[in-house]
Amino acid sequence: MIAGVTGQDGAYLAELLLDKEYEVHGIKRRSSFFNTARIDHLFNDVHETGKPFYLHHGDMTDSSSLTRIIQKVQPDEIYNLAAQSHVAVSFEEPEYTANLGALRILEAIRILGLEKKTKFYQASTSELSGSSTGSPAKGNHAVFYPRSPYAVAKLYAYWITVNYREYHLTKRYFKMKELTPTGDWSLSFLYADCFFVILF
Ligand SMILES: Nc1nc2c(ncn2[C@@H]2O[C@H](COP(=O)(O)OP(=O)(O)O[C@H]3O[C@H](CO)[C@@H](O)[C@H](O)[C@@H]3O)[C@@H](O)[C@H]2O)c(=O)[nH]1
Repeated sequence: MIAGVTGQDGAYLAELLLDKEYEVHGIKRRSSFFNTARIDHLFNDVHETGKPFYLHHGDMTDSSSLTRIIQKVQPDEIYNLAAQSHVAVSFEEPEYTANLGALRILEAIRILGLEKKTKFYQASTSELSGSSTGSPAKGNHAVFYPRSPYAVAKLYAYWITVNYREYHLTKRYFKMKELTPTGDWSLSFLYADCFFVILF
């Protein structure tokens, strides 16, 4: 299952997982205009090749919709890439950007008793470092210094995932690692491979 499947990295990930013969379920927000340009070709594939790609209407601000979809799909893996990911916009819409989507998914997994079945991947960002000179990729939490509402939101998602892993769920079944991109977006199609490898 992919939250944020209509975004850049979510679409790449859907493609990768379908190539690996996964059944892929994406969560997308209801919109009165078309917002599936990045994944339309996957739907075409479904009709041509029968690849199992399904979309569900759900919003990261709506716990009940997330819980309902997760209960129905019973996913083996959930990748949370949903975010208001634009740093400048996050200063204009800080509350919307703060979205507690990661927490809502983690709560759904816990409430539905899926801790031992469902692996969870939380997409992170190099923005966690902010004005720090260090890098969280080296495993040093002390270098986190978010400098935008977007980075603060992602830092909350990071820590709530760490906390759920350590206090609610068993380490054996619940994995979390952060992927810190280099900032070279031309390589973004490779990120999906990293997400996949991280869960295994
Ligand atoms: N269903 C749902 N989707 C949402 C919501 N809020 C945002 N989204 C979706 O989340 C997706 C985010 O996609 P992008 O803005 O294109 O981000 P990205 O480039 O794919 O980056 C994502 O992954 C990076 C790591 O690889 C992250 O660094 C980045 O923050 C983001 O999570 C968009 O399709 C957006 O519509 C919500 O409440 N509900």
